[in-house]
Amino acid sequence: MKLVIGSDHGGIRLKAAIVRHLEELGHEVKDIGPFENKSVDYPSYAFEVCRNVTEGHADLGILCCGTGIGMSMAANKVHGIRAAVVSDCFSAEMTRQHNNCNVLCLGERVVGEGLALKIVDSWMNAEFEGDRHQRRVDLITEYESNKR
Ligand SMILES: O=C(CO)[C@H](O)[C@H](O)[C@H](O)COP(=O)(O)O
Repeated sequence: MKLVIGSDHGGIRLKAAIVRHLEELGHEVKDIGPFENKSVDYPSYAFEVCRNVTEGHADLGILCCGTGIGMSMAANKVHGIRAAVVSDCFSAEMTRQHNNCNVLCLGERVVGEGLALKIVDSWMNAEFEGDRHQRRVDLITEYESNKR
């Protein structure tokens, strides 16, 4: 699978661990930075990761910051993005199966590396179930389109 990943300074170590993990599993990962540990503003990285997903350069995106919250707020402003901040494996699975989440947001100050990698695996191994969930996702897309 092709993935794109970004962070701010609060998520940079978790980002590196996720990149290593995904590459070991054979996935193609585009890391958009940052690459040095100085304070940066998370929305810029969120928007670039989301652009890569909506333009089809990546199948899925991952964003890491201190809590995952700022990243998810910014990502969900991008047309076509369904981002979710997740701290457990069950929600990670559900957000793919029911919400067709295309950007996963994680908080390095919230979850340890071991759990974060399990969350990533749960999220990536789950598949959207469609059916009644498609109808609900379509309602979100329709609302988003009318606001344009
Ligand atoms: O946006 C966030 C919170 O919703 C992220 O956790 C940021 O990483 C955090 O706000 C950064 O905080 P810092 O004090 O500038 O390190």
